[in-house]
Amino acid sequence: MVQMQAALRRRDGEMDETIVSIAAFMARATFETTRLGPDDAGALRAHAAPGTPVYVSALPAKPFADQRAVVEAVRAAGFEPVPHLAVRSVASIAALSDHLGRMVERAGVSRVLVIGGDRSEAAGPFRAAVELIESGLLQSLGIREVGIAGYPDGHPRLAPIALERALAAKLAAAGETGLAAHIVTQFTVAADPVVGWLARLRAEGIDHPVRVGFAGPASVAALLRYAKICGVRASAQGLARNVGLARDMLGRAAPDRVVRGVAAACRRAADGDGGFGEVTPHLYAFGGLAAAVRWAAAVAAGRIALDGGGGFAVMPP
Ligand SMILES: NC(=O)C1=CN([C@@H]2O[C@H](COP(=O)(O)OP(=O)(O)OC[C@H]3O[C@@H](n4cnc5c(N)ncnc54)[C@H](O)[C@@H]3O)[C@@H](O)[C@H]2O)C=CC1
Ligand SMILES: Nc1nc(=O)c2c([nH]1)NC[C@@H]1CN(c3ccc(C(=O)N[C@@H](CCC(=O)O)C(=O)O)cc3)CN21
Repeated sequence: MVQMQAALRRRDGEMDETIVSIAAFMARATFETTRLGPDDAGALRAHAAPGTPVYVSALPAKPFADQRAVVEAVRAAGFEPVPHLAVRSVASIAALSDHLGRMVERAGVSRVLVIGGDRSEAAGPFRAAVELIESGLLQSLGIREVGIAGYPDGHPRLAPIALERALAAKLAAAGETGLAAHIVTQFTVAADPVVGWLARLRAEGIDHPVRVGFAGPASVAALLRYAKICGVRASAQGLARNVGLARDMLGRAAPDRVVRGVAAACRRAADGDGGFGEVTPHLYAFGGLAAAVRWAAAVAAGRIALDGGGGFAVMPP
């Protein structure tokens, strides 16, 4: 970090504080993917620090074994796999113990993201994430930390008060059963709601680390499709505005505006009263993990040009 700041200072004559703070923010990025192809593993090895957490999502239609294969590949590439456990998809305690036990044993998994998941009904014993956290099963299998979901933009089927209660209940259950906990947010396309949500969270005394979800570079069409799948409010127009589509003739959209907005707010908060504590970026790799990793690495190296629309463009190497 210090070295990078010095390099930026030399390059520009004077240090651009905004670029340095965006770069410092992105340097701590974590990632999420559904798969790990050779290009993805290569990009991670070339650009990400060894041990960087790579979350592996759990889609309702996919067998557990598919997720295990990706989890093992992430570990084999030298990174920390953090599997999603969608509790509504769990058919039985035995099935979950088998699945998770193998990931602990073969891939050294010690952290998981526990979520309800997208099934409208539970397939087995768990209806909500808190039920698995308080069951003690995770701890007995060797898990020491859980991630739980946060929703800065709200949720299509859950009222804000229900989300707030669920978050508090999960953090309390983790604390009471000896699990460390962090929050991973659903991806968003605008900074203001995230910043407001962070401020409220901290004001309530919730000081757990927060990984703020951003949709990694992808085509606008793909982003709209994923926003729909994930229940994220995003119109084509809103996306174009927020990701600066006007600048990108290839129709690719990067989360530069929302990243810049959140990084700036974290910095303002740190300069003011107390700050937001640990807040780091989490990139959902909808356009492929390799592209997300390369984009994050360029940003973390300060290889960006700020634009007048509140975002930035990554410069060619
Ligand atoms: N943020 C993320 O990264 C991911 C989010 N999801 C979303 O997670 C939602 C719920 O998961 P959590 O936030 O962990 O909630 P949770 O498991 O902590 O549950 C909170 C409350 O919502 C209810 N609930 C849980 N899943 C539901 C569903 N699919 N439909 C209707 N009610 C549900 C629970 O019964 C409980 O009352 C799912 O609806 C899905 O959209 C799924 C995968 C990843
Ligand atoms: N409601 C919700 N459900 C989720 O599963 C979810 C979120 N939100 N928010 C953040 C991430 C993003 N997630 C997703 C959702 C869908 C695909 C998906 O459908 N991907 C591929 C298929 C991948 C494969 O088969 O390997 C696709 O073709 O669309 C990926 C990640 C998982 N997470």
